Amino acid sequence: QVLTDVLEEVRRSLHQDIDGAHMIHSLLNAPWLQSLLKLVGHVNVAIVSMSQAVLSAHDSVAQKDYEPVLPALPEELPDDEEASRIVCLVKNKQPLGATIKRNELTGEIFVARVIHGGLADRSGLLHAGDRIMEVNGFVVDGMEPEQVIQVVACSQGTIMFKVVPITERSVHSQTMLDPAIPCPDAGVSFTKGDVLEIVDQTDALWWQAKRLPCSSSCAGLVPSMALLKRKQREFWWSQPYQPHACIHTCKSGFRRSLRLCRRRFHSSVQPSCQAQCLSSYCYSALCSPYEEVVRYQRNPQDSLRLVALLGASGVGVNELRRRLIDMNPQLFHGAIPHTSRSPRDYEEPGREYHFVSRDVFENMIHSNKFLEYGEFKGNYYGTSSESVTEVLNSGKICVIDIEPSALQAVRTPELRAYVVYIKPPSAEQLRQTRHSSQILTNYYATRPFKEEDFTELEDSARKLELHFSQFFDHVIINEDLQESCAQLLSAATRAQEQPQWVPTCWIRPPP
Ligand SMILES: Nc1ncnc2c1ncn2[C@@H]1O[C@H](COP(=O)(O)OP(=O)(O)OP(=O)(O)O)[C@@H](O)[C@H]1O
Repeated sequence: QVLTDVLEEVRRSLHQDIDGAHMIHSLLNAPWLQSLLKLVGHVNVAIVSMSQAVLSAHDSVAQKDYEPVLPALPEELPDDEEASRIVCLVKNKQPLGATIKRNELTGEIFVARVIHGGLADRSGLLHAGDRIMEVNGFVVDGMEPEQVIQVVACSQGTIMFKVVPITERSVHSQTMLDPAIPCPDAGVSFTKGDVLEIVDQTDALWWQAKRLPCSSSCAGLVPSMALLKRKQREFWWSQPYQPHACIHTCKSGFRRSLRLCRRRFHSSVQPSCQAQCLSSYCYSALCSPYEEVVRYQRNPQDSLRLVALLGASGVGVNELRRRLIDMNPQLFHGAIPHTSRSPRDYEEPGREYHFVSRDVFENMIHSNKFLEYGEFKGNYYGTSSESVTEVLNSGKICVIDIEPSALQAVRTPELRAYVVYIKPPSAEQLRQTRHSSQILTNYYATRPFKEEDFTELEDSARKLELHFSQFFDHVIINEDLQESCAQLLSAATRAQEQPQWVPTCWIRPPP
């Protein structure tokens, strides 16, 4: 009687063109529902679809007085009969939002996980660990999980599951040992530097996450930290042993001005071979495949953030830094480096350099005072973190150029570096814009760019991006100098004024 009345109400909704009425009408007329209602016993029926039609049907029907007429429960239920539940989901063109697996020992098909925000999750009716007995009337016993998925994928409108609900819902119930993605369709594609909102970490190998910014309420699968570390280890061990990997890196290097020790007033120095070794740096960077981040808005009373420029040698890092400081010396300043060499006639201590003895410099090295340091023609040169803080404490934005090896040293709670990557423009634009520019050579002289300079620059830029793009807060394509300078100015000020993603440990130091 209830069904007849509901059907009648929905039929009337059809004429009023109420959204979803057609769907509800066909749903209620479905043969499986008719046969199901005959079976109503120790079975729960859940219909998941909120539409105006069903609501209005509900409202009208609810006003009538019904006595539920349920068939009497059988006198004796067989002992081995497990309490099953019928779950009906209305697909609405969305995927199910759950992955299905087979227990290799028992052969049972079960829900491996429920995707956060997906159809199954929102229904609240399917849970990880629920054993699936039937899908749309097909007994799944003996079927491959792929075949079950096929049945689900092919079903139009409504999917009916007969499940044995999991009794003890443990957080480990979803844990699989198979590192292959359980459902490729549910994977979230992301790349280094993307921000993911992790919404579920119960599975040891596959977390659920949304890539930000995200408009969908539905999460997807991403490899867990443990799985990524495992893959990294496997990759690491699969690489041929390279005892002299750092020699190669030092030769090619990234920045000519660093290889040359320092240039004009502000440049940094050649980092030591050990510090510059890309492979050793990569290893430490790779130790943590994910970095926990928070949105950080600098308080006006907090010190200013360091702006660290990174780019392949010759791309224009020094040029941009110099122009930025020259344009606005009240706001921007470079850090004064230290050196162990004696001052020249025109140099004043603390203006071009902080002049210190070799012993003092070595002491500073051992006390980890330098962001970068190196030796050139028997003299040490280095940029200390203190000289950066000095500028920041004076109320100016400190702008320095760094090698990748200094990334870790500047990404600290004290300096909170905002890393700007200076990227070369397209091959054609690079050659066109630099046709009358001078490059600084390894012999500290300048000459016009040659083709080999361009190819080396492009190669270095590719390597930098490949290994370190996750640390770039902002990227400037240095095509037109003036335009790049304007972009740098706005990025450097934005870093101080607008909220940015920063490592959580900068804000909340680990306990
Ligand atoms: N957008 C540009 N258009 C034309 N010339 C440019 C542009 N950017 C930089 N240059 C010129 O390219 C040359 C190299 O730039 P710069 O010295 O800043 O390189 P760098 O990245 O600091 O590398 P290095 O550390 O090896 O000196 C300079 O002569 C500079 O004026």
